Amino acid sequence: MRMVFKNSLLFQPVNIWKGRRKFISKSFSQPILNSFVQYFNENSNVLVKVLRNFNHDLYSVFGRYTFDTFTEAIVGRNYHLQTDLNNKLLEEMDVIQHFLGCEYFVRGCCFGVLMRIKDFLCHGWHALWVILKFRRFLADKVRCRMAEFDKCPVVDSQLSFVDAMLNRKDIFPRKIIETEFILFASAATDTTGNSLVFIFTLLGMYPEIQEKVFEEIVTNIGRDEPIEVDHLTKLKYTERVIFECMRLLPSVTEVSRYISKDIKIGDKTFPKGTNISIYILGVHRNSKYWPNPDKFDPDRFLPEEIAKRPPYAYILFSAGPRNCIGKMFATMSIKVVVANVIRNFRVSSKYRSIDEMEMRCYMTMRTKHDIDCHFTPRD
Ligand code: HEM
Repeated sequence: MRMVFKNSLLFQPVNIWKGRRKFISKSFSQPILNSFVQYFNENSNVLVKVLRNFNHDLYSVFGRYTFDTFTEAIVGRNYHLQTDLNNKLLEEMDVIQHFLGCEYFVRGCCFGVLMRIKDFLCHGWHALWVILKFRRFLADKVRCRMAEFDKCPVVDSQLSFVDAMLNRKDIFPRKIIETEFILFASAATDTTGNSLVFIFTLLGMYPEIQEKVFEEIVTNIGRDEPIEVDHLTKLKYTERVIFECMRLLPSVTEVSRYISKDIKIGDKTFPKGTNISIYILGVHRNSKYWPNPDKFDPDRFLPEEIAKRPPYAYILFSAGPRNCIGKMFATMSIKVVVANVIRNFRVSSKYRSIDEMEMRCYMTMRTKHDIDCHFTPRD
C-alpha cells in the first residue's frame, strides 16, 4: 500500500494532509458534484445496455461503470471499460486484494517468515506487476490532461481535483498529482462497484420493496427521461433503501487508526502507540442501535428514526475529519444507477437472507463466489 500510495493523502502526516485535504475538498463541493450527474447518467445508460446482454460477473460490470464514470468526471476521459471487454485491468486488480488481504497476513503470521516468502514469490510478483500496470495506465491519463492544460489552460473556480492541482503545478509536482489520481480511482472503484452489487442483490431478495422503488422512480423521473440533479432529491424512499443496503452490507468493513495519545472510553484506556480497528460491519449490526439488526427495513432511515440514534451508529464512510472525501460522489452516482437500472429491469435473487451470502473480505467486502442476482428487462 505504502509503495503505491506513498505520496498520496492516505499516508501524509497530519500537517501536510490537512492543507491538501482542504484543497481537494473544494473539488467535491455540491455545484461541482452536480455537474457530474450528466456523466453518471450517460454511463448508466451504457450500463443498462451492458446488462441486457451480459448478466454475470457483476462485480466487474459495476466496477467498470464506476471506473468509467470516475475518470470521465475527473479527467474528462472515458476509457469505455464498460464496453471494452478485452481490457482486464480491473479484474487483474483483484490480485492485489488477494495479496494484501487478510488471508495472506493471517497465514503469514501463523507459519512465519517462510510462508511470507512463499506467498510473496507466488503472488507478490504478480501483484507488483499489476500495480505497476495500473499506475502506468492512470499516470498516462494525467499526462494527457497535463498536455491539454498546457495548450489551453482552464480558468474556472469549479474544477475537478486533478484540474485544480494542475492549475497549481507550482505546489503540486506531477508525481503527486498522479499518485492522488491513482488513490482516488482505487478508493472509488471497488467500494462503489461492490455496493451496487449488494444493493441490487438485496432488491432482488425483497421484490415488494423493489416495486416501491420502481414506483417512486417512474413517478418522479419517468421511464425514459434523462436523470438530472433535481430528480435525485425527490427519490426519498430509494435513498432510504440504498442506505439500508449499505448498512447491512458495507463494502468497507473496517478502518484502522494509530492512537497518538492515551484515550479513555468508559472504563477502558487505549494506550498511546496502539493500532486499533473500528469494525464498521459490527457497528452497523449492533442491536443496541439497530433493533432486530438483520431485518431489512429502509424505514430505519426516516428522519425521525435517524434522530433517535447517535450519529456514529452509521459509519459507512467512516467519520471525523479523515472520513471519505468521495461520499457524496458515491451516493449520487449510486442513486443514478439504481434509478436507471430499476426502471429498466426487474431484479431477482435466490437468496432468502443475507446469511446465505458467503462473504470474503480483503480491502473491500465481496461474496466468496459469483453472486446470485439477475436482471430481466421490464419491457
Ligand atoms: C460506497 C462507496 C464508498 C465507501 C463505502 C467508502 C468508504 C470509505 C471509508 C470507510 C473511508 C475512511 C478510511 C479511514 O477512515 O481510514 C474512505 C476514505 C477515502 N475515500 Fe471513500 N468510500 C467510497 C467511495 C469513494 C469515492 C467515490 C471516492 C472518490 C471519489 C473515495 C475516495 C476516498 C479517499 C481519497 C479516502 C481517503 C481520505 C483521507 O484520508 O483524507 N471514496 N472511504
